[in-house]
Amino acid sequence: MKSVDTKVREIKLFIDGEYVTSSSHSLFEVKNPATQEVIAKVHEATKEDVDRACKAARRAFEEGPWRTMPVKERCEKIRRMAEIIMERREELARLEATDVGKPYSVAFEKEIPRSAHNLKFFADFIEQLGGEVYPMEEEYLNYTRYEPVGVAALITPWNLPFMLTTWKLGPCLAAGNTAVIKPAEATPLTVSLLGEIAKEAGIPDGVVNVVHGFGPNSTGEFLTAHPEVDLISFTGETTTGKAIMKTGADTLKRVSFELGGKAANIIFEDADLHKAIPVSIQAAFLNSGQVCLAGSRILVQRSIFDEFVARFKKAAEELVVGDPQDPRTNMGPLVSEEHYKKVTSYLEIAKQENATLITGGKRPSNLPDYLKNGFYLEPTVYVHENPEARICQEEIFGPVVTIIPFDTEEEAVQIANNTQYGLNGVIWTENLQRAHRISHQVRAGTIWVNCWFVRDLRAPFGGFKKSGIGREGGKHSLEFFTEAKNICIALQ
Ligand SMILES: NC(=O)c1ccc[n+]([C@@H]2O[C@H](COP(=O)([O-])OP(=O)(O)OC[C@H]3O[C@@H](n4cnc5c(N)ncnc54)[C@H](O)[C@@H]3O)[C@@H](O)[C@H]2O)c1
Ligand SMILES: O=C/C=C/C=C(\O)C(=O)O
Repeated sequence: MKSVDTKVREIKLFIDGEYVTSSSHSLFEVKNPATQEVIAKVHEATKEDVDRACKAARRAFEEGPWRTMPVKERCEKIRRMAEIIMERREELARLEATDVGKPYSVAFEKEIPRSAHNLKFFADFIEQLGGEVYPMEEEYLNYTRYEPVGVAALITPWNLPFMLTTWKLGPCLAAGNTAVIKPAEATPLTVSLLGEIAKEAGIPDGVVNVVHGFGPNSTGEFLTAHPEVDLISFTGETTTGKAIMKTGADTLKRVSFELGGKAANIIFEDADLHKAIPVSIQAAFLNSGQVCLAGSRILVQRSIFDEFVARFKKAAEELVVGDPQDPRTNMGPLVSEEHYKKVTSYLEIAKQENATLITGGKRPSNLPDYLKNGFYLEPTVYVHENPEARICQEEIFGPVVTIIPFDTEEEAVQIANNTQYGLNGVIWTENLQRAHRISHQVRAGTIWVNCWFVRDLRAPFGGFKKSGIGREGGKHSLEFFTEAKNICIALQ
């Protein structure tokens, strides 16, 4: 199936249970990154539209019945959303692949089922949660309730739009909050359907609202400044997190931030390269490297350096770069022209920094005619001795990785920690003690040993340093989305 999707969709805002047009009637275009064809015209939410959405969410929160409904009933509705997502799996996967440029197979096999699971997991989790009772003297009963906070702004990026939005929406709703969602302007297609999916699942009007638009001086900023918004869950760039924190400070909003990364993927000389190489290829090039958890700095012990580089190069060159809709495709284009320019600017920086290009660094030469305008870049691998180089420090967020040699464990840890980021790290070794030792020393929120991107939704997920504030996952998400209330009752 070719990426030629001639249908241009009109995407409206979803406010208080219905699709509405922008009050300014201003529409922006969304393109298929594989072809540059326009696939959608999207209503941009004005300040007035954002105000309507926030007030609808406030009404739905205060007046109920969402907040006060028995938890079982609320969770059944959220589970129904998950079922509808699975019923619409093919359509959602097709839209996500067309919008983001990711392989349809990845969207269909992984991201859409994970999105449904995000909702089901938090519904089940909250339903089974017990409370706390503090034994006091006999004449008192002291216990804790976890109550919803209010109206949440959920602001998400373009790399995994549906998966990351449902990852926030699940705990937000299960805890009894209401939401105003703002997906990334580059990829609003799948997330625009969440309001109607919620409605079909029986969730009351006003509980799930979706507004579209840009960040600064647009929908995103209006939302983060809005006095009715109590909490902001944001995933995106570190610099955007700073801007959101400033805007939200005036009204003292609670924030949870999942931000950028530049993970070290450390390959020790005793690593099993049969496993380490294919997984490191995934970690480098999944979703065209547009993954916050990407293993974009590969640290390799010098004794196996040449062998690793040769084998990694061969595996990178075997990846099929092509049409996202084609089942043989491993890697599609980058998401947009703007992002393509950012990523390819690093090819120039790499040249200036005297990095050694191992493979890639240009558009693939064998793309069919209908993809000639797509934002394609070959899987690109550099070697650099200097971990301070910009390509080793800055988040490129594309199919570009740098391999850096090291001699000792201490040096590996020092290079791994020499970054402003701390989202995750990856370690390859067959030595148990070393695996634990290095895991403890790398300053990052998640460490994967001899694997990558293996997720248990109960586990804390988030970043050290400039990679975030707070944690998502299981009870950690619920801590953010609830207010703990202590009740102390005199029994006589
Ligand atoms: N830590 C994680 O879990 C995680 C997951 C995925 C992506 N990311 C990060 O996201 C980035 C890529 O995504 P992106 O380019 O879409 O991020 P981005 O920060 O540019 O945009 C994310 C969202 O924020 C909105 N936004 C931008 N400026 C805003 C403002 N001033 N006020 C309010 N909203 C604003 C955007 O419109 C978009 O919806 C990378 O840095 C990546 O590492 C992190
Ligand atoms: O690009 C970033 C990927 C984030 C993944 C998650 O938030 C997750 O798996 O829960």
